[in-house]
Amino acid sequence: MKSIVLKCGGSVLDELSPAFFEAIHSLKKNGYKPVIVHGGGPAINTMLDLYKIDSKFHNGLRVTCDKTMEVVEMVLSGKTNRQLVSLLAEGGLNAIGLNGSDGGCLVADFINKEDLGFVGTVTMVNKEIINKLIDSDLIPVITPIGATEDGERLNINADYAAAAVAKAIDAERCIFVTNVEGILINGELIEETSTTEIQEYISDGHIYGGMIPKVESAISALDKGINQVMIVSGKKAFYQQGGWTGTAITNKERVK
Ligand SMILES: Nc1ncnc2c1ncn2[C@@H]1O[C@H](COP(=O)(O)OP(=O)(O)O)[C@@H](O)[C@H]1O
Ligand SMILES: CC(=O)N[C@@H](CCC(=O)OP(=O)(O)O)C(=O)O
Repeated sequence: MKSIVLKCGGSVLDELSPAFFEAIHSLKKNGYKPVIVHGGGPAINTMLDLYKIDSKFHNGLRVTCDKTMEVVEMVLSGKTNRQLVSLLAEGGLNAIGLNGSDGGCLVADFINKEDLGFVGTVTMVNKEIINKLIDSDLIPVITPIGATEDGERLNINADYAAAAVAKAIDAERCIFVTNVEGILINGELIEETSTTEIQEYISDGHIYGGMIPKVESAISALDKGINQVMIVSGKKAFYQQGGWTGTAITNKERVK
């Protein structure tokens, strides 16, 4: 079975173009079974502002106290997941919301409780649930909240969650859909780059902020044998007539 994981970033949820939904239809026509993992960082920030709770980040991860966790769950499960499932339905795609903390979908463990609070890393994925849904021609839309073995719920960065899901279901591709066309260096789209080059771009500051968890997740997906990892825009036609637009990340050294 050819499965494909699409991580849909919070940065682009409000701006998804018709081409995004067309791309998913084309992927299905070409035999791919899509699985979506969504983010929602900007919507969480807005709600935290309303509740007058500070947004704090540490190495790109949200420092999550108990109050912040309540807001994270409310926004991710109650708003962004619902929004994306509805948009997919309007686009003629049969999607089903799946909370990562339900049914052992995303089993997680604390990364560093002292520094980050309720933030987790995925230790196990219930691939049976995901595979059953895609076998029934449904598109699972997974919220990046995990649960520990003791049932404590943890906030997971959506890029890392997507890479973990892709590895667990042995996806052929893992595509990070965001609000830029791909990796831009001095304003220009890089169509292909290698893991080594990416380390250089991070060191010299060309890749920063929210792009860092994305490229780190991309590298970890490649290391675990995912064939193709890309960063693409949800505002443009990233997949048309079998061709892709965006940045492909490979393990191969590029001949410059
Ligand atoms: N080299 C780069 N090329 C493109 N975008 C970059 C780069 N470095 C940092 N970014 C930033 O990363 C953002 C995407 O990450 P993020 O805002 O976390 O999106 P998402 O919510 O989709 O995960 C871009 O909008 C841009 O501001
Ligand atoms: C631990 C951590 O940082 N979790 C993220 C989860 C949402 C997310 O990753 O959303 P984007 O993909 O839109 O950035 C957060 O709280 O913002």
